[in-house]
Amino acid sequence: MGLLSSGVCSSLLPSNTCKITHLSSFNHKFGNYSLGPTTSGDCQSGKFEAFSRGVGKGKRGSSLRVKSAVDVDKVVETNESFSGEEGSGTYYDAIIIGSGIGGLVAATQLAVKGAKVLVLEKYIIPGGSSGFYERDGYKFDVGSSVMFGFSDKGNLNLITQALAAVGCKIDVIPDPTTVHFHLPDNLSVRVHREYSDFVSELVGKFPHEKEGILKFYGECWKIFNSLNSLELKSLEEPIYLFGQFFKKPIECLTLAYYLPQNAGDIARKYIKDPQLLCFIDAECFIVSTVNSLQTPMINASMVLCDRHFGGINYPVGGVGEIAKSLAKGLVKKGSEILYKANVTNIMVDNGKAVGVKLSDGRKFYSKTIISNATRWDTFGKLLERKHLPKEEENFQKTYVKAPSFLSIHMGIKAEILPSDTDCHHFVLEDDWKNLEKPYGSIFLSIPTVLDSSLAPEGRHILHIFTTSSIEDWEGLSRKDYEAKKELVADKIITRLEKKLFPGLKSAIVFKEVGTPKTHRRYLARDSGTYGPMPRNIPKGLLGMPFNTTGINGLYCVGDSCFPGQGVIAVAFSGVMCAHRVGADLGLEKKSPVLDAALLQLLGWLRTLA
Ligand SMILES: NC(=O)c1ccc[n+]([C@@H]2O[C@H](COP(=O)([O-])OP(=O)(O)OC[C@H]3O[C@@H](n4cnc5c(N)ncnc54)[C@H](O)[C@@H]3O)[C@@H](O)[C@H]2O)c1
Ligand SMILES: CC(C)=CCC/C(C)=C/C=C/C(C)=C/C=C/C(C)=C/C=C/C=C(C)/C=C/C=C(C)/C=C/C=C(\C)CCC=C(C)C
Repeated sequence: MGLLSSGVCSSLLPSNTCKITHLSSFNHKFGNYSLGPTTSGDCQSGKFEAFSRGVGKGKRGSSLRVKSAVDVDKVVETNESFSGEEGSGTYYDAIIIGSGIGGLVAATQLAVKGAKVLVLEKYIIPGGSSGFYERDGYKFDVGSSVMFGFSDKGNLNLITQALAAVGCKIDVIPDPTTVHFHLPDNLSVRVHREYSDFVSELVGKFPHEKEGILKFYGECWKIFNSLNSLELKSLEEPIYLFGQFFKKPIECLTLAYYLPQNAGDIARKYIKDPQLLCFIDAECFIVSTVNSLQTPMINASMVLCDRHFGGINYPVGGVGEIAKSLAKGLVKKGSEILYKANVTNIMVDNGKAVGVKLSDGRKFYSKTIISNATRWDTFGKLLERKHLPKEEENFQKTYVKAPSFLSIHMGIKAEILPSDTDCHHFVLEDDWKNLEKPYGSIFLSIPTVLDSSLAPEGRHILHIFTTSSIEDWEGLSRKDYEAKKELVADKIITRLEKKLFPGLKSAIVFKEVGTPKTHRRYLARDSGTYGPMPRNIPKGLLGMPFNTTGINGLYCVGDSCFPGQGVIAVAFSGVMCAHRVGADLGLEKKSPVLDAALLQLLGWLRTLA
């Protein structure tokens, strides 16, 4: 049995420092294996927890389980001396509505710059879509378990960097296969961590398209390498932006060239085989919920390459550890986070956002307000209609709410899974036309393949999700709603049983079904939406708004900002937002004249989208 240092800002550990370690020496296939002692021991406690696994055989041997690093109850109590309410005399530099990864990255980055920040979160723990919940000994990720940006190299490992900024590191487990596609006509493709292995597998399926495959993915690499060479900050801050153009002109011009382009058009320049083009659609769909013709080329390049460059790395203890660490790091930097704090109004005075009001009547004031709620929630619910800026009207013309998801969280007997099962699967059985239809394709994550500590011994977690719209679930009586959940979930599980795991139903020991209404309720997202998606064919990323809004002092962060959906994407939006807000607060360099010119130029460019 090997040893792995555990604990994300663990309450078990005496030190306040947290850590990320790459568990490099592991055998990714099933069966028992050992993890060697980790080397990055900067969680200075020196306390280690034993960790080993026997996933395929459902064994854990004599290992101890990696402990959930911080208990939820402790997170709720963030700061004993909290006193930021109206009348307390506390006036913040920034109030952040929501503690999704976008909000937390913005908050921590600002706190590091010296700002006094208050995060207000409606729910009882941080993380939003990247949160977790525990039931019957299982620790479920609320959303996706595919983590980009968690490597130890390059400039795009934004999750690693965000944690490091507040002195945190988390142990991660490299995922050898980003996703295993199970597609019509029995097309099965594994996206291996090694780029050359992935390309060989794809070329093996489409030998006549070898050149097209190399050219398309090669163009993605050109963009990725440009992105990866830049220092990433706010594209709305001219001193930084012009500085980057000066330092890296070719890379910036490359990005400017691809900014208005979509992946599907570029794929079609090189690839003719209709089935391969459908595969590229599926590649894009899993990260953008739309086909390749609607997926911005920069976003596609980011995910299609980072999975090989930095790789997909799963945080030990589950995705929820990221938000918990960021929240702890924030408090360590002297800022505050308050849970069960439901913001109902953004207060605007003389055209400037000045504070927020909670559902229990409390009021908080601040120099700037940053909303991590979606733009539909921010401008549709938190502000009076009269405050809807023209820019937001335009945004709502260009983008619509993507559907939500039906999610099934299950605990199953481990022996039902073949020993070489991958962690992530995407299933579309018969007809490519169903790719984007509700319930058409199925996403499946089995995070216990990587971290067996998330489930009781001898069990696996299956997180199954498929697109579904809120309209499908409204107007039902409680009884009909429950019955429909069972029926729809049963159909999805039957499909997986047929396609992937015979006998699956008989192996289920725990099952909980969430609908778009669940997402709306717990994530406070209008219609439970997954994020914005283009109404028509977009001009790449050109129409996506950044962080400033038409209301002075109000900023947005998260997936309804550039560059869109995705944990790493919202982390970038958090970095950009903190930089822009930092400049406006006088914590970063700023040029008011250049600001006005750039913001006007960017606003005009968006009207072309
Ligand atoms: N929807 C999913 O199933 C899912 C799953 C995994 C990852 N993701 C990714 O996460 C991204 C979203 O991240 P994000 O940072 O933009 O946002 P988020 O939706 O994850 O977090 C927003 C947070 O704000 C809080 N909030 C909203 N309104 C509030 C209010 N009025 N008062 C107080 N708190 C409020 C919510 O409770 C939530 O914690 C998505 O784009 C997606 O790619 C989504
Ligand atoms: C301004 C102007 C005009 C110009 C300028 C030019 C320049 C310089 C530019 C620049 C740019 C930049 C920097 C950009 C950046 C970008 C980025 C970073 C991006 C990113 C992106 C990302 C993304 C999109 C991601 C996503 C992801 C996702 C969504 C994921 C998901 C997942 C899932 C769902 C899972 C699946 C599962 C299974 C299969 C199971």
